[in-house]
Order: sequence, then C-alpha cells, then structure tokens
Amino acid sequence: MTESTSDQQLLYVNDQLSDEEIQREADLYGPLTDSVRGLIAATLQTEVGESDVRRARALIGEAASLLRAKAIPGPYGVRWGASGRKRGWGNAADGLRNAVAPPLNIRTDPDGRARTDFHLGPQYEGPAGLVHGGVSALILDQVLGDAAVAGGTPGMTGTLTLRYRRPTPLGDLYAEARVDRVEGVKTIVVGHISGSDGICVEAEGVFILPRWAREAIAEQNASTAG
Ligand SMILES: CCCCCCCC(=O)SCCNC(=O)CCNC(=O)[C@H](O)C(C)(C)COP(=O)(O)OP(=O)(O)OC[C@H]1O[C@@H](n2cnc3c(N)ncnc32)[C@H](O)[C@@H]1OP(=O)(O)O
Repeated sequence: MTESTSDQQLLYVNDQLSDEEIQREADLYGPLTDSVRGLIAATLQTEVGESDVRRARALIGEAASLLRAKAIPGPYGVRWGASGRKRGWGNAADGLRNAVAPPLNIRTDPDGRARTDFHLGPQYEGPAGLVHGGVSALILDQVLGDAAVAGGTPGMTGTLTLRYRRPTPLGDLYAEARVDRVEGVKTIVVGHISGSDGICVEAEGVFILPRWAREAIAEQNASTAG
C-alpha cells in the first residue's frame, strides 16, 4: 500500500479545507469513532444469547456497508487545511477517526511538553485487569512524539526505551512527556504513564527528522535564500 518513501510522502496532503469545514468533519466523525469504541467494548463484554449476537453481526454488517459506499481507498495520511491545522486522523494512537486508538486528548506546550488524562477500558487488557504493555508503548510513543513536535523538533521514532516499573491498571491514567535535549537531528524525549499508585511505565525516545524531510527543508531554504 505504501511501499516506498515516495509513496509515503504522497500521503502528506494539503487539502485546503477551512477551519470551519475541519470542525464540521470533527463534529461528525468524532462521535462515530466513539460509537465504534463503545461497540468494541460491547463486543468484548456481551453475554447476550446466540440469536442476539447473530442479529448484532447483521446490523454491524449493514452499518459497514453504509459507510463503505463512499470511502477513501487506503490510509488517511496526514492532511493540512488552509490555515495549516494538521489532521492525523488515521493515527493508530490518537486519530480522531480511528476507533482502534485509545481515547487520548493530548495537550501540548510550546516548550516541548505533552500530557493527557485518559481512561483505558477492557479492550486494552493484557495481563488480567491490567493494561497490555504494547498499548502503554503505543501511548508513550505518541505522547513523547507530540512533545517533540510541540518543541519544534518533530521526528520519527528511532528508538523507544521503556521501563515497566509496576503493573498499569485499566481505568483512569495519566501520561506526560518533555523534551530532554536536542542533539543535531535527534530529539531525546522522556515521559511516563502513571496511575493512582504512581508511575507505572517510564520511557525515553529518540525522535529523528528523516533524511528525506531534512533534504526537503534544505532545498526549500536554499530556494527561499536564492
Ligand atoms: C505526530 C507526530 C508524533 C509521532 C509519534 C509516533 C511516531 C511513530 O510511530 S514513527 C513510526 C516508527 N518509526 C519508524 O518507522 C522509523 C523508521 N526508521 C527511519 O525512518 C529512519 O531509520 C530514521 C528516520 C529513524 C533515521 O533515518 P535517517 O534520517 O536516514 O538517519 P541517519 O541520517 O542515518 O542518522 C541521523 C542520526 O540519527 C541516528 N540514528 C539513526 N537511526 C537511529 C535510531 N533508530 N535510533 C537512534 N538513533 C538513530 C544516527 O546515528 C545519526 O546520529 P548523529 O547525527 O549523531 O550521527
């Protein structure tokens, strides 16, 4: 689907939508995503009888057909509107249109900080009653990455190091991150997830602006200077 770097770059699109149109889309699709999240939890927890399970499957199939009648053919990509507002709505960690993503609402500060309160339901379970370690990694990757973006030095995750200090309970949690230092093209970010008993998972990430992006920026700077 995205076999080369140039295929991937085509998924960064400036679609010129106005802020009002973007807000209208957010108001329409955000609640749809929440409904599907509710469906995922209901699918996991239901104990209704066989005929109700079959009926639910038929209704879900009907809803999927309705939605697929007009749909984008591949990944959502990353889009910008006319004012520069960015939408990574397909993002698996925090995409507004991605029901697989945990319900994060990450807030950032321009000094390179990011934080979010969030609630993880039963669909994020690993060990009994606890958050799956991969889900914690997913969330920390995103929160640390957002801190790098907020600090003005965005990048792809080169290395993510995690220390699981204590089991992470399902339920109400908090994550935060801050840029620790910038070393050339590498931004080193630290952060953690905590629950009511304190820090559960600590993380350090190295975020690197990819070579193709560095070259594109250098080309742009050269053409502006020339
Ligand atoms: C909205 C934004 C939030 C984002 C949060 C989510 C982020 C993600 O999930 S991104 C997806 C997961 N990550 C990936 O798929 C990345 C795949 N890897 C790559 O694309 C590349 O290897 C990439 C970009 C990491 C580095 O490639 P490239 O730019 O060619 O590196 P290169 O020029 O060789 O090296 C630059 C520097 O980085 C260092 N470096 C390279 N790779 C790594 C690495 N994996 N870890 C640590 N350091 C590295 C090099 O040593 C070099 O350091 P120095 O400048 O000190 O000599």
